[in-house]
Amino acid sequence: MDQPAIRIESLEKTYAGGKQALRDVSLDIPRGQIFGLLGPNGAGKSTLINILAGLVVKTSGKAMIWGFDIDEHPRSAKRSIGVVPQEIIFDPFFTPRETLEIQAGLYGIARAQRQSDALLAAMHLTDKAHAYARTLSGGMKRRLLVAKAMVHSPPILVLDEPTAGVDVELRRQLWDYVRQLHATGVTIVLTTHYLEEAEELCDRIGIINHGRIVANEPTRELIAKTQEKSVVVTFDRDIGEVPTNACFENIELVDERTLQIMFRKDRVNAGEVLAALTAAGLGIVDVSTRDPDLEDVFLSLVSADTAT
Ligand SMILES: Nc1ncnc2c1ncn2[C@@H]1O[C@H](COP(=O)(O)OP(=O)(O)OP(=O)(O)O)[C@@H](O)[C@H]1O
Repeated sequence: MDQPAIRIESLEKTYAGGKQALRDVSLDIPRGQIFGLLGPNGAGKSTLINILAGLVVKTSGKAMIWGFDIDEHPRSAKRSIGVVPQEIIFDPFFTPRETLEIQAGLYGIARAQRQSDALLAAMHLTDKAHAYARTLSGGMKRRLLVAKAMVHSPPILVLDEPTAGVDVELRRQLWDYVRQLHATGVTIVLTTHYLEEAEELCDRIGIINHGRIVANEPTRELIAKTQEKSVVVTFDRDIGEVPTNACFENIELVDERTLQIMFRKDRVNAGEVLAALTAAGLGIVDVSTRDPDLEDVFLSLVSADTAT
């Protein structure tokens, strides 16, 4: 079987001040996927990514990038990954084209093989090719960072919170580009706070909390794991007393004629919930159900982990 794009084994990181940012993290990211790494603020996402990028030194454990151990083959590991950092950093006195040429030079890419113009075009920056980087808008700077991460055509592109604070239009453009890259076979790893984005974009999701991996599964399976489902029911008359039943996990009045009932789909089905309402003497006129989404899964995993 193919090696995973990234393999992490028992990775630990304790910062100089004593903060333990990663605890026994083991994780495989399969090739050819869009993998989302989610977690609350301070969970350890950037630490993990910065170790892979060679920017933070791990305390112990192993990491392999495209089959190359970051300790034994650091250069090959580094060549296999492009990282778009969270912070926008580059020399404001270079133009976007110069920035890409310099980066390509650092990777020892011969002039004839450089693809600065194609990358600028892909990121819609052609007309800014010769402008000073300091004159670019925030969104353009971010696109330039993506282009910079791709100069050496790595098989893996890692984006750390690329759409934080970015407007909707630019976010859409960035994801279009990420999808295009993915379609050409590039493995994508991204961290995001936007659960909807992860749900829409990622094949697989890892959740990290307090430096520990608490989930790592295909997105659909992860979402299917949440057992709580809700049904909103409208009745033909005002509800006097809110009914009770053992199969309701929770019941709330939405308005005088509408109730929202939470139930566990591993214990009962919506039909049984409705039957319990009818038995309470209420006439049903409308019903809608809502399936759990990633936010529900995320909150339940993170709060369960915090409780232990
Ligand atoms: N250089 C550092 N020195 C000491 N502690 C650090 C350092 N960098 C990060 N930390 C701490 O390590 C923990 C993990 O931080 P990290 O930045 O990896 O989290 P994160 O999940 O990326 O959070 P965010 O989403 O807010 O960026 C935090 O408690 C943070 O304060």
